[in-house]
Amino acid sequence: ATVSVLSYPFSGGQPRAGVDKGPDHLVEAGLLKQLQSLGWHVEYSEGAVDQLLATVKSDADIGKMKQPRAVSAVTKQLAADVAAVAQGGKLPLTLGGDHSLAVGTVAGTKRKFPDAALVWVDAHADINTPLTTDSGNLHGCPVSFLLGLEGTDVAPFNEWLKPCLKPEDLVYIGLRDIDNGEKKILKDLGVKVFTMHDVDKHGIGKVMDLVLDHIGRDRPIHLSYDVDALDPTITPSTGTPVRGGLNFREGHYIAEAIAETGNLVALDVVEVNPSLGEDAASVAQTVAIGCSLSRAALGETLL
Ligand SMILES: N/C(=N\O)NCCC[NH3+]
Ligand SMILES: [Mn+2]
Ligand SMILES: [Mn+2]
Ligand SMILES: [Mn+2]
Repeated sequence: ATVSVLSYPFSGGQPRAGVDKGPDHLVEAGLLKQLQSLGWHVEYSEGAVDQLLATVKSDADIGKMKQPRAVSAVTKQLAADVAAVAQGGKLPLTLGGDHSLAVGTVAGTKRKFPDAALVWVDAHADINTPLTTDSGNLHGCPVSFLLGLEGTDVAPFNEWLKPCLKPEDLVYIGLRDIDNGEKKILKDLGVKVFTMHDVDKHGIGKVMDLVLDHIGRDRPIHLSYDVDALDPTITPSTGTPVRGGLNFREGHYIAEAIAETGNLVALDVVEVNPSLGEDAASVAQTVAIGCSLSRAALGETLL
């Protein structure tokens, strides 16, 4: 089986420099060889992010949205890349870069697997709309665009992006920093959410049983993994750290449980920012976990 690693060094969904360096650090840490050691045939490509950004002459805010044209251009291309990989019977592993990339990865997956479930592992819901966002940072909005919520039918996104996700397709794990507007959206849509409270209450084993009960055990799964889902003591080098996150094993158990289904069709590993973190050890630790989470999702087992 082939995994096609798509490096997307993109930071336009948020303001902190460095997250675009995430992919190179993951690759330099040996990710490709590690996946080969698991038995995967590994393809690697680099998204032409610089060239795509060069086509964006100016990028004034649209409403509150920041860098909308950059995010749209990059995610449009990423959607095509992911769809092409999936159509080829391969598994796309998209390395970020910030989480706005998921507009592209999930749209791409849905072109091949319209019934795919989306498992969103994150401290954040990333379901703000252009109307509810405070910051205008689009890495806080990808899920609303995929759902086609009010305010997301805007240029330039509406020139290429079609709503492709249904609320019942979506399940969250690890949430602990949800904006008020997002809480209302989640409630109104009845989205299935396992917050850190639920992880504490049930334990991660039971949570994953409940996740798979919800989405079903015989449908394609797109796993979108924001490394800030883990506690900042575990993955410090990330742009929006939030205390009280998943521990090392909980984070990996999620990936292992999804790998075990045999239904994984796409994986995103995002928000590794090597420019953040108090020292080199913090960066190396965060990058190493980006690699180990990838391996776990792609079938690495402890025994
Ligand atoms: N890491 C982030 N999303 O996953 N930051 C943006 C969301 C803040 N409400
Ligand atoms: Mn995120
Ligand atoms: Mn996050
Ligand atoms: Mn917040």
